[in-house]
Amino acid sequence: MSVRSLTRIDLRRLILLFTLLTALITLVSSLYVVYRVQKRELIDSALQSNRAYATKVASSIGEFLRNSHEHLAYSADLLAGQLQNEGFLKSEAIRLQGQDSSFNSVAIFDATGKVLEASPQNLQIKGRIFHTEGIVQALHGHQPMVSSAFVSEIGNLVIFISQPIVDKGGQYVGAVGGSVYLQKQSVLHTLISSHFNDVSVQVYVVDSSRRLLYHADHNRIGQVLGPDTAVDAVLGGGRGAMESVDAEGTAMLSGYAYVPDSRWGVICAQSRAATLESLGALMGKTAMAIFPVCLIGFTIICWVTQLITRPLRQLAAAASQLDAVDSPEQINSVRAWYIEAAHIRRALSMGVALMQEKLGRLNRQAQSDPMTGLANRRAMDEALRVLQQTGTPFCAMALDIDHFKKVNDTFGHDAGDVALQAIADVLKRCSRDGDLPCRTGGEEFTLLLPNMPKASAIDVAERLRAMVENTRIDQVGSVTISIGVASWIAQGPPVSVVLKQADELLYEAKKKGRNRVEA
Ligand SMILES: Nc1nc2c(ncn2[C@@H]2O[C@H](COP(=O)(O)OP(=O)(O)OP(=O)(O)O)[C@@H](O)[C@H]2O)c(=O)[nH]1
Repeated sequence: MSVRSLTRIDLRRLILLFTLLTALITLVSSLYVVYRVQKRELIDSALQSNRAYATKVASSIGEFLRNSHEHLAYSADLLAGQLQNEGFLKSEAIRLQGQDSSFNSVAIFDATGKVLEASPQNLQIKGRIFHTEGIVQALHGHQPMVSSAFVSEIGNLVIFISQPIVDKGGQYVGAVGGSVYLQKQSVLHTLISSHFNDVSVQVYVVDSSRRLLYHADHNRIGQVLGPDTAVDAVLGGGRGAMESVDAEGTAMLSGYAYVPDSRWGVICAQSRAATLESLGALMGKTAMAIFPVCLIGFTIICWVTQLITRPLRQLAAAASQLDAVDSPEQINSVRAWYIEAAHIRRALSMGVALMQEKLGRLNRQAQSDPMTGLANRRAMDEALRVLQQTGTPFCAMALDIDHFKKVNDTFGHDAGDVALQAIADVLKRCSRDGDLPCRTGGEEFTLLLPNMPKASAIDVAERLRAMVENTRIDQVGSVTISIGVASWIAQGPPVSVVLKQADELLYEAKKKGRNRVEA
């Protein structure tokens, strides 16, 4: 941008531009900060609530498993001496399954793995020996166990919770256990889904081999999960929350908790993008709420800018025409309500006064004779022009010092100057207000007498002549003057003719012996 184009920008626009720019930057950065804070808040609160939910579910599962083992242990104690008692086995199996509906089915095995009794009866597995992984794990472990997920003999994906039956001599004689269905309605589903109802949150449970034991999408139960950073974290033990990436590569906000009794992991996760979806709408609402405030702010900025720049604009306008006659009034009428503007106004006002005073002086100097202080020829011509224009009648006197050359030659040029000044003083003293005494040449003077009849002018001329004659002049003594008097009226010839007449009459006076008046 060139300096020329910059100087065309006025202060009001400049202040407005920079203030608005600053306000805009502040507004945008504030909105950005609000956005960042809200985003962090949303993420943190999602992580925290997912962590709390995962912890709750994990603790419920742990409690369920402990209760189940307690019930099975109690049953195993009862069954230890009764494995041959078919009636007892049957009633115990029914009791166990019906007791608190923890298990979808219950089975009692002997030491060889043969099913001695099962509930419900319609399973029809009594007398069979199972080779499924989960049952084999349970029977061979000889200790309280929670199996991995496996597909049961009758095709259900299940886990098997078992307790060994040990006789009084400490001999392993069998096992009692209950299965929990993973894909069908079971106590596990009830436990997990009873705490929470947020559809945007996925809850899933994995075992130590990353197999899904629970998922809202039942078709996925039993799948072994691929890389999922939340699963990695939960199977490491403990609990926490993190921004994770699931098996599909989706960024998630996950809370997780480990179930030590079964070495399972519970994960509650929600999509990061979906969580932050509400942020856009929130920011829109914030912007809409700020808009009226911005509008008010903008109006205030415009008003204040106008208020601040008005005195400066008015002073600048006055400064651009300092030669105007009303310039001082214009400057003084500016309401400079703050200190800088007041200083500028005062400086400008003083500047104008000084300039006008200087101009006046120059003007006066240009129109006056420096030695005598009388008007010079230029001033006289101007006065004659005005008299002619206004049609004012006047008399003109042409005066000349007699034998002035001799004065100079006898007393010196300086003494001659003193004589000239003395004549000028007499002329001033004899003039009324409105008369114009002029020095029109070396030792020549003219006196203009507006609105004076010729007779009166002749009287004045006589008085003047006599006063000069009687005036004592330092070094010189006295001098005499000769005078020619002519008059002008509006209907007469041009003023130049009158001056010429006065000169001719002066010449006449000189010729007739000097020290006299001719009219
Ligand atoms: N001291 C002084 N002398 C001036 C000035 N201007 C003109 N003179 C002198 O005025 C004298 C005019 O002389 P002249 O024109 O011969 O006339 P005069 O001697 O007055 O004779 P008359 O006019 O015929 O009576 C000259 O000697 C000029 O040098 C001035 O400013 N100061």
